[in-house]
Amino acid sequence: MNHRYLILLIFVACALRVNAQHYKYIDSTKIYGIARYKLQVKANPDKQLVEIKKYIPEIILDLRYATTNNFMHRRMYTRAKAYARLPVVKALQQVEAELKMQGLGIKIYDAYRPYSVTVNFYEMAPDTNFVADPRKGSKHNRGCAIDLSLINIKTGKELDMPTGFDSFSRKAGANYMDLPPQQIANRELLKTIMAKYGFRVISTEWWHYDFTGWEKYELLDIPVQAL
Ligand SMILES: C[C@@H](N)C(=O)N[C@H](C)C(=O)O
Ligand SMILES: [Zn+2]
Repeated sequence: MNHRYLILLIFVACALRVNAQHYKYIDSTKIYGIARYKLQVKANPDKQLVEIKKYIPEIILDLRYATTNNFMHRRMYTRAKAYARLPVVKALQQVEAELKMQGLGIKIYDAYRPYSVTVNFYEMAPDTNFVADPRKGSKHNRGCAIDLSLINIKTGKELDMPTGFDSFSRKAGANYMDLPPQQIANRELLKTIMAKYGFRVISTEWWHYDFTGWEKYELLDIPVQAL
């Protein structure tokens, strides 16, 4: 190999290393940035992160991490837009259509969340019952988890649920029973309809649902404003 070619090769390799983001808790190759995400979407359009409101215009957004009204007490996103992978949003569309027949709707607290935000959460509140372990990443980072609640379409008000969003308490448990019957009924209604369309609640948070098949979607670290 000629010398000039070798030097050029070393230079390109160094430049790539400098540009590559390093992560503290996980092998950095497991986290996809915008360039690798775009290549994936070209090969498989189902990997697209789509804006939920565009597919479900009636949906109510209460994106707490785009405000200071959250457990971090600071804005974690600079844009108040909710995204998720295309099949996740199509399933949510079906949930919404069925709820509508009962006079109910969906309010979203969070959806796709960049991996770096999960790291920030964990460093502030390292309790993996309530915040994903950054060594594994969150289903939110895969665009496959939704934090949500039910609303009454007529009043626009949230149904009475066991706790508020991100109440990191035992009462927030998806099977906690020491509650008024109406709160249990509302939580169970959400669970039943979400399960019907492929979403599973996690045991510690009644508002957090993972989409079946999340394993097929990589962990992403793309800021919401770059989508
Ligand atoms: C932080 C909370 N809203 C949440 O989403 N927790 C789960 C466990 C997660 O971080 O994936
Ligand atoms: Zn969640």
